[in-house]
Amino acid sequence: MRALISVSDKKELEDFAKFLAKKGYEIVATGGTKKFLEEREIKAISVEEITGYPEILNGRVKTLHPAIHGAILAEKNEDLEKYNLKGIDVVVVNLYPFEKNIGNEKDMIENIDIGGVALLRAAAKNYKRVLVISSPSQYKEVMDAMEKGEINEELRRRYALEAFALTASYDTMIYNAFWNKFYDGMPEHFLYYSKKKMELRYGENPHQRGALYMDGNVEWEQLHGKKLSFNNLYDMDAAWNIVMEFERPAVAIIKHANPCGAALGKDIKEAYMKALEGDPISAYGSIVASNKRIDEEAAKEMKKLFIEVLIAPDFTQDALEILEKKKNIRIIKVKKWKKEGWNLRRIDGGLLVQDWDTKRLEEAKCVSKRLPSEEEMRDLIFAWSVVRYVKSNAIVFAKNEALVGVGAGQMSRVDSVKIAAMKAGDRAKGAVMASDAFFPFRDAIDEAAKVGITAVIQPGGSKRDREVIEAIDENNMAMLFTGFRVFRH
Ligand SMILES: NC(=O)c1ncn([C@@H]2O[C@H](COP(=O)(O)O)[C@@H](O)[C@H]2O)c1NC=O
Repeated sequence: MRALISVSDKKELEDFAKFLAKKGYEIVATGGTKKFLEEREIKAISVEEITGYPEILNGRVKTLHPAIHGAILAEKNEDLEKYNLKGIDVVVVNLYPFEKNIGNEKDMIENIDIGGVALLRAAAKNYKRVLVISSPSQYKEVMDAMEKGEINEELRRRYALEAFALTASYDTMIYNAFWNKFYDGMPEHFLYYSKKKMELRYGENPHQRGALYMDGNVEWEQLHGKKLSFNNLYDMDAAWNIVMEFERPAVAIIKHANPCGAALGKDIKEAYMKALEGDPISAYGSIVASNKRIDEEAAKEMKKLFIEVLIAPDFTQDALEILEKKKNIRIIKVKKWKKEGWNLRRIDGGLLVQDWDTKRLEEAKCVSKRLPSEEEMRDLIFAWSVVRYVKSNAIVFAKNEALVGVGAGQMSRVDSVKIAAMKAGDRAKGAVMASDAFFPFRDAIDEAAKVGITAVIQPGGSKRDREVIEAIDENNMAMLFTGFRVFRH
């Protein structure tokens, strides 16, 4: 029995190679791997001893030889005999660390693995006979299976698929790195790699299958509670994105991907109480996010509400003890959250690909006769930071850095204003209003004035801006134009 080992990442190799040797495998290794093994007193023969040809071009060609690939790809003993080859039964390969060398063109080129990819693909193709091991994380399972004599076709096939997934992700990384280095526009080919994090009980509805795939930019850990659902995960994303808008303690409460509450406070307890007041009825069964560690005081309040998911960067031990008494709450601790790559939306037959919307308000133009007061200004900025997370047509009313009314996902903007007004009730008096896009008519302003809104923030840019500004001035309101819209469909 022969095992070919050619690895860049030599993590955990010593024990594994010793195990293979003990099991009677004759080890064949490429230069660096052979040296590593011999330093640890593990016998290995060089590739050159089989091919009769040295490694050349600084390692660009090591294993690319018919005597190696024939020994992997031959299906039957007769074929091996015909070409006087000794079959290779196990192939252990991991690739040049391209990901650690992105930046300098020369390093990038040198770190494109050719021979390793060919070995992986050859061994994976011939999985009926050959076992391909493409990651140190597989060593343990293989050793256990070998001990039990269970290296069967199912395991070889599963490992072959892992090898194909690795080569596919490797080429995806290479393409994207070179594209980003040399070109500015949208990539000609859209290549994306992600790995299944978990199967979900079902998708958006119980008759749809579902799973979560992740690409490495975000990491979190579930500390408590039932399995997350498809809709939980979607809402969790919206909730976390809102609180990440703020430096100061912030809490967002989400239902069906829209905030029904969001607020800033001197601490998380205060932010939570203010957010909850936004729409206490809708908050039942919500997804709650906090941008700061959740402490005992906040946890005591949160415990009173039925929360589906609570997501935060951390929790004190006391807070966890309080919250974990509730069986149904899912508690998520965020470890890493990077917005990289592209924002994707699936449509039939393709993908809509766009930048993440990272544009933030740097300056706004006052277009009304009256300037906003200091409090109005503070609330306008708060409202603008939140309205981008409400489905279009989006209107939010805010007071004292808290949402008091939201109109989401309506086909007409004035209807969104009416819904926000209905939700806010008396609290609309003295509140401000944010709109995710311009007002096509003055009707929305007239509606807002009627319920006591005193200031407005919106992109501007409508053909009828003049009429809209007239409505503002007639009602002694203040209005800021941001100059850009923040649609969310
Ligand atoms: N060119 C080749 O024939 C070739 N064969 C195997 N490799 C790679 O060489 C690495 C191991 O090299 P070494 O044993 O010399 O440290 C592995 O990551 C393997 O994927 C090769 N190098 C890259 O293309």
